Formats: sequence, structure tokens, C-alpha cells
Amino acid sequence: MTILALDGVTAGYGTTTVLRDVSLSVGTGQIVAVLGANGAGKSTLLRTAAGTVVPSAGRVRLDGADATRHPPYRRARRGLCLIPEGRGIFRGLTVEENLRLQIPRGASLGEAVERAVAVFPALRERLKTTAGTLSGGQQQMVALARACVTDPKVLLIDEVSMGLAPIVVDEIFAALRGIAATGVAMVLVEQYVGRALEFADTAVLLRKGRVSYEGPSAELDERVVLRDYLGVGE
Ligand SMILES: Nc1ncnc2c1ncn2[C@@H]1O[C@H](COP(=O)(O)OP(=O)(O)OP(=O)(O)O)[C@@H](O)[C@H]1O
Repeated sequence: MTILALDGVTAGYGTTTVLRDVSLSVGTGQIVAVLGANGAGKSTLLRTAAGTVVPSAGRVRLDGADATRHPPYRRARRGLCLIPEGRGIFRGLTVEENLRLQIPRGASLGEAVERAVAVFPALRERLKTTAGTLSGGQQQMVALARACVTDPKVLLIDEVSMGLAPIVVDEIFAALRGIAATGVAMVLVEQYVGRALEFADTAVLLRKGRVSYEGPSAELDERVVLRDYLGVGE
């Protein structure tokens, strides 16, 4: 079942158009990787899905309903969660306080903590630690754990591996796979093409704001992606 779809979206900032006629869809438990060179519009695509950028043409559908004009908070309520580049956690608060701020109505802190540490066991010992003092990888785990607490239907994840050691990235991707296995859909913007292709079911390649490929990631080769679709090295 399709959870999130962009249909022919054109969007940008002021008079600058960044995305042109972009379509993408992601279903329950499915992982879509969005790849593209710097400035191709990957973050803008996630922001358009999340509602912080409003398209000038095209539609955004969330969980079967038209959400094109819905503000970000309404989309969040319908199960959409954006994890921005830079993680978007409260660095001055403890891990537990970060989780507390995400608790949905009717849920308890205990439930939220259990849900978070089930995905990231390493956080259990660090619940009282100030988030800003954690390693980069642990901060990323807090960001993802906060998202899990909201019981999302679709996660939009921007450059989850940014600045992290490969071994930490492995751990985070393994956790993401576990989250997807529970039926959560994911749209992942990733700089490591090889890793993204391995991880995702589908790849969407963006070149100068247009989709240059959409299809099974298994059919793509990292070198071909970089050369033919993204124009890296031209
Ligand atoms: N808030 C903004 N206001 C104006 N222009 C912006 C804004 N954010 C991004 N842009 C411009 O939109 C274009 C696409 O940026 P975007 O961040 O979506 O690309 P990206 O593919 O995510 O790139 P990167 O890998 O560098 O993050 C760029 O030319 C960028 O300068």
C-alpha cells in the first residue's frame, strides 16, 4: 500500500525552481533511496514531502489523502516524520527528555523509552546523559529513536551517515532495516551511493531537480549511477 506519493511536483524557494515534475512513491515497509549530486534537490524533495516547502505544481499524497496544502504538523499527525540533516535533536536536553518531547497523546514516558531502547539498546545506559555530549553516532540514534516514539508510518531521513564512522553507519542501517521490517516506509537521502543501493528496494536518481531514473536499486551499479545518472566526474 502506498503511504507517501509525490505526483509531478515542481517546487523551490521564492523564484528559484529546484524540483521539476518529480514523482515518487513509497509503500508500507518499503525503502526508497534518493540519490543525486550536491544541489540536485534531494533535501528539497524531503522538505516538500514534509510540508516545509510547498509545491507550485503537482500533489503530495499521504496515507491515501491529498496533503499538498497540509502544514507539517498535520502531516506529522498522519504518521510522517522528517529527520533532517544535522539530526534535529535538543542537544542541551538529556536523551530521556528528547524522547519525552515526542510522546504521542495517551502514551507514557515508560512506553516511549521502551520503544526507543528496543531499537537502540545502546541508549538505555544514556537516558540521563545530555544529548549534545554523546558521540555523533549516538546522537543520530537519539534522532531516530525520537522518530520511533511517534509510531511513524513513513520516515524521511536526510544524510543519516553524515560524519559517522563506517562501523557506526552499519549499526544505524541495521536498526533502520529493523524499523522497516515493522512496516515503516522510508525515503532515504544518502551520499554513499553503494551503501544506499544495497539498502534500498528502489532508487530515485535526481539530476538538476528532475528524476533521471526510478526503479529497483538492485539493477543499478554504483559506477553507472555516478557517471551516467548523476553526472559526477563529467
Ligand atoms: N532555504 C533555501 N533557500 C533558497 N535556496 C535553497 C534553500 N535550500 C536549498 N536551496 C537551493 O536549492 C538547491 C537544491 O538544494 P538541496 O539542498 O535540495 O539539494 P541537495 O541535493 O540536498 O544537495 P546537498 O547534497 O548539497 O545537500 C540548491 O541550489 C540550493 O542552493
